[in-house]
This record gives sequence, structure tokens and C-alpha cells, in this order.
Amino acid sequence: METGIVIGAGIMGTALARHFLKCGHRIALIDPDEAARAAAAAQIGPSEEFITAPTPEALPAAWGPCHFVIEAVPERLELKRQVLGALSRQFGPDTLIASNTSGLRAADLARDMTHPERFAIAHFFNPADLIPAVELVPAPATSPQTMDLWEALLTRSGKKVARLRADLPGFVANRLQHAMARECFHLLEAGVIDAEGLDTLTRYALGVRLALIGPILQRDLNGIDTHHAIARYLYPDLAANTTPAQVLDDKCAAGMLGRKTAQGFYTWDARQERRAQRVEALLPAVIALARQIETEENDDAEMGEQARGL
Ligand SMILES: NC(=O)c1ccc[n+]([C@@H]2O[C@H](COP(=O)([O-])OP(=O)(O)OC[C@H]3O[C@@H](n4cnc5c(N)ncnc54)[C@H](O)[C@@H]3O)[C@@H](O)[C@H]2O)c1
Ligand SMILES: O=C(O)[C@@H](O)[C@@H](O)[C@H](O)[C@@H](O)CO
Repeated sequence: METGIVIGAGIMGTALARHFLKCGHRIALIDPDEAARAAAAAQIGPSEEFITAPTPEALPAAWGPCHFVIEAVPERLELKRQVLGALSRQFGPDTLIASNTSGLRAADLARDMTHPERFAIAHFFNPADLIPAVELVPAPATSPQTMDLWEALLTRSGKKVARLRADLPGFVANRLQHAMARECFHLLEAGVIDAEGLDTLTRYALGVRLALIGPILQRDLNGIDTHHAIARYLYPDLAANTTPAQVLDDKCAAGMLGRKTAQGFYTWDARQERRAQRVEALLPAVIALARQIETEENDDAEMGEQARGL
């Protein structure tokens, strides 16, 4: 059992605390906002292995040494720099430190840290206790040993780690997600389809395949020559705006931020809330299906070895 600290008791920090507790770690969850600490504690429930505090300094001495820290404060570079710098001075060089930024560069985050060789980005996905993948991104100063230690810790906790070789904004998953979202907003603004139609089409055409087959394997199935022919005539027509779509500016200005303000692209009434809860309840089944492919591949490999008498 290792002791970890999660900084920020918001959407991600709370789910990260739940995840690491579930797999046997002791977790302290830090947030200066008392209401956020109380909400997180209520969601997680009582546990001898769990504690909350306003700052890491406020943890009781008896809580003991800390093996790893994950920062999950709001996505503001200056705030994250300040928090990570302070953490690096507070904990010795053997404490692993990671940021759960959605896409800020590791080099920028690590600027004010001491011993930046023990720092990496561990980008989890929402809900962090359910979605298996984590992107692991090195800063220029990150040591290979740190990458190995983070990968081992995350893998032991049941996560599927994608180790990146470069420190680029948005990593891989958010580059993909934002490329698709840019086209979605362009289509909505052009009146080609409405939000519900777009979500339904994406789920039933792309989504059902993507849980089982990644986009590159799918190209092999569909034929690379066909993809090439389409790319030649389609790319000039795709959205290429370099600032957020007007519809995003408008929603943000109007405070229509989605579920958290009860109004976004959808109206978050009781029916919509129930639907989101059903989605969360169904996610484990989808993940189990996605994992099944690999289990069957492992079974085949084992059967192959048995057949060869190994
Ligand atoms: N929400 C997502 O879907 C998602 C997914 C992956 C990554 N992320 C990233 O995770 C991070 C957190 O996102 P979130 O959605 O949980 O945000 P959030 O706003 O829900 O929570 C952030 C929490 O940090 C606390 N906080 C602020 N300053 C702090 C400090 N100095 N020390 C400790 N706590 C402090 C706030 O009080 C708040 O409770 C961001 O970098 C975000 O980009 C978010
Ligand atoms: O989708 C996710 O959970 C992550 O990619 C997040 O990092 C991110 O906050 C996005 O939701 C927003 O682009």
C-alpha cells in the first residue's frame, strides 16, 4: 500500500481519490475550499485510509511520508506552476509528482520545480475512476526512471498507460477530441445538423466501433486507397478555424456551461440527469467489452504456447 496525495477536490480530484483508494492506496485529498472538501468526502464515504485537508502542510504528522502526488487544480498555467513548485519544495526528490492537466505542456508546468526529473504529466479522463486510459507525458527534464515508476504505479492500479515520446499541447487524445469537436461546431453553426442528430450519428457510426477498434486499425479494414481518395477531395472543405467557434464563445458568455449550470447544448432537466447517470452506470459494461478483445488475444497467445509445448 502506498500513500498518495491528490491536490484539488473537484470533478477529477474526487474521482482520482476514489480510484486510488479502491485499489488499496491511502489517499489525502487537498483543497482550500471547504465546500469542495465536504462534497468530495460525502461522495467517497468514510474510510480510515482517506483524509482531506486545506493544504498539504495541514496534514497530521502521523499521516506519514508521501510516495506520489497528483495535481488536479483548475487548468490555469500560473496556478499549476505555483502549486507544482510548492509541492516540489515540500516533498523530497523521491516523491513522484504528476499533473493531470488536459493539455498544457509539461515543460511549462515544471518551470519552477526543484528536482523536475520526478515530474510527468498523467492525463486521466473523466470519470477518472472508470476510464482506463492515462496519457503519460515526459517534460524535457523527466528521467526515464520516473516514467517507468509512474507507468508501473498506474498499471498496478488497473489503468492502460499510453506513454508519449514528446511534450506537445493537448497530448494525443485532446488533439483528436478537439479536431473532431471543431468540425462538430462548424457543422452545427452551418445548420447542417442539430446537436442531437450529430450526437446520435457519431455514437452509432463512429462510437460503437471506436470502443473496439482504433482509428488506424479501422483504416486497414476500410482500405487505405479509399481513405486516400476521400482525403484528397475532403480536406480543403474541413473546418480549419484557429480560434474557438462562435457557438462556444456565445455559450460561455451566456453562462451556458453544460451540466454544471443546467444549460449547455442540452437542457439539464431531470430527464437529462437520469440519462447521464444511466451512461455512467453503463460505462463499465462498455469498458469490459473493449477489454474482452485483448483477453481473447491473450487466450489465443496462451493456447499457441500450449500447442507449442511451452
Ligand atoms: N473535467 C474533466 O473532464 C477533466 C478531464 C481530464 C483532465 N482535467 C483536468 O484536471 C484538472 C482539474 O479539473 P476539474 O474538472 O477537476 O476542475 P474543478 O474545477 O472541478 O476542480 C478543481 C478544484 O481545485 C481546487 N483548487 C483551486 N486551487 C487550489 C489549490 N491551490 N490547491 C488545491 N486545490 C485547489 C478548487 O477549489 C476545485 O475544487 C484541470 O487541469 C483539467 O483540465 C479535467
Ligand atoms: O475528455 C476528457 O476527459 C479529457 O480529454 C479532458 O482532458 C478535457 O478536459 C476535455 O474534456 C476537454 O477538452
